Formats: sequence, structure tokens, C-alpha cells
Amino acid sequence: MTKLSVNINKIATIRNARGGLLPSVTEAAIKLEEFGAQGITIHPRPDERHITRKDVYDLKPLVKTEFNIEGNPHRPFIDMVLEVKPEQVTLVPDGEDAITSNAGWDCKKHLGFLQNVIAEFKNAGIRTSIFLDPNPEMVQFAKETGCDRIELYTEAYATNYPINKEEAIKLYIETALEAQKHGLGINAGHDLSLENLKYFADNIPNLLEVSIGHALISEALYMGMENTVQAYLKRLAKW
Ligand SMILES: CC(=O)[C@@H](O)[C@H](O)COP(=O)(O)O
Ligand SMILES: NCC(=O)COP(=O)(O)O
Repeated sequence: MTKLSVNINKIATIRNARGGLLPSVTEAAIKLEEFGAQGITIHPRPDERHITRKDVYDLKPLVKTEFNIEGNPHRPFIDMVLEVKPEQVTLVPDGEDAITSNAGWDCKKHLGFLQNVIAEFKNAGIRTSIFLDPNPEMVQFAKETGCDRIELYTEAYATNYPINKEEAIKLYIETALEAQKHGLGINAGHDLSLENLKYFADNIPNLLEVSIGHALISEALYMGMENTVQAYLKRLAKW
């Protein structure tokens, strides 16, 4: 079964546009879980452009499914995650001024750093996942970091899906098979949508979790949150 974790960054983006409390990220998380979301993902960034540190602490006691915190593991982020203790932390090598995440880890180059950071989280009992480009050759280095899972960075899949879906998914299948061989769990995310999710979920072996925010929250503007979450769950259903 593939779990749907809803990324609520965009709820915070709208809220921050006015500097008030509307819409509430905590209420959104509660409702999303009521509507069937199997996890809540946030990606607090140092500039707090959407999710703030306060949101991270406010959400912790409210999330009843699986809390996944994504981010670049600089010291303040590491300390916050160790304090909050979510079920999962996903490490993403965000550039300082990137609009959004735009690459996976070079695990070979950053091996020592990732090993140390992952050991800290593992000692605290937090499951670790690292954001990875679809590149089977990177998987053995990912394994050496000590992480539990990889998160496949699906931007290239989403971009190429409308052009040639078989070609778009090829490297992702190869990377997932390699990950499986090394005993790593497989998550995926970035630009997944109602349009491209089913084909991805049907073709990636042992896909444990997808985290979806931008498209899902956008689609919810037209369809409502409950309908949208249900539509995503249908795309993930195997029957
Ligand atoms: C790692 C990943 O792909 C998502 O977390 C994405 O980066 C969302 O972040 P933004 O909402 O800031 O674009
Ligand atoms: N890890 C990916 C994520 O949380 C959501 O990415 P997106 O759907 O907002 O592109």
C-alpha cells in the first residue's frame, strides 16, 4: 500500500500572504486526516516563507497519522527535528535561494556529512529518508549514509509524463529496483498530481509513500479538500 502524505506548505503560503491566521495550517492538517490523508508533510525553510518554526511545534501534537518534516539539515533544522520527533525526517539539499527543491543529494560527495546527520536522527528513533534524483548509481551511496528510505524526486517524471510516460518513468523504475536490492524503502514526491500519480504508483515497485502538496492544494480549490484527498487515494488504490 502506498500512503498519501499531504504537504501543507501551500496552506501556510496563503496564510502568510496576510500575516494573520487564515487559513489555519493546524485545522487544515486535522481536516486532511479526517478526509483520509495518511500523513502530513511540511517543509519548513529558513526564511519561513510558508511553514514557520511555530507551525512545526503546533502541528506535532495534532498530527495523528504520520508526521514527515522535510528540509535541509543545517544545525537549527536538525535541533528542531530532534526536539519535535516526527515519525520521519526527509533530508533535502535545498539551495539558499531556490524557489522550490530542485535536486536530489549527491550522496557520494556528501557521504560523511549525511552519515553523521542520519546517525543523530536514528539515535533519536526518527525514520530517515533522503531526497534522490532518479539515478540507480547513487543508490549504493544512499545506502551507505545509513538512511531508511529514499524519496524519489519526481519533478522530471511530472514534466515528461505528458510527452512520453514510458520514457519518463524508466529511470525511476531502475532506481527503485536498485533501492529495493539494497533494502531501502521508497517514497516519492514533487509535482505529483491527479493526472500523473496513478501511472507512477502502478509502476514503481514497493512505493511506500507519496508526499503531495502543490497540485493537491491547487486542485482542492476547485474540488474541495475532501473530494481531492479521496481522488488521490483512488489513484493509489491497487484494486
Ligand atoms: C522536497 C520536495 O519536493 C517538496 O517538499 C517541495 O520542495 C515543497 O517545497 P515548497 O512547497 O517550498 O516548494
Ligand atoms: N516531498 C514532496 C512534497 O512534499 C510535495 O511536493 P509538491 O507536491 O508540493 O511538489
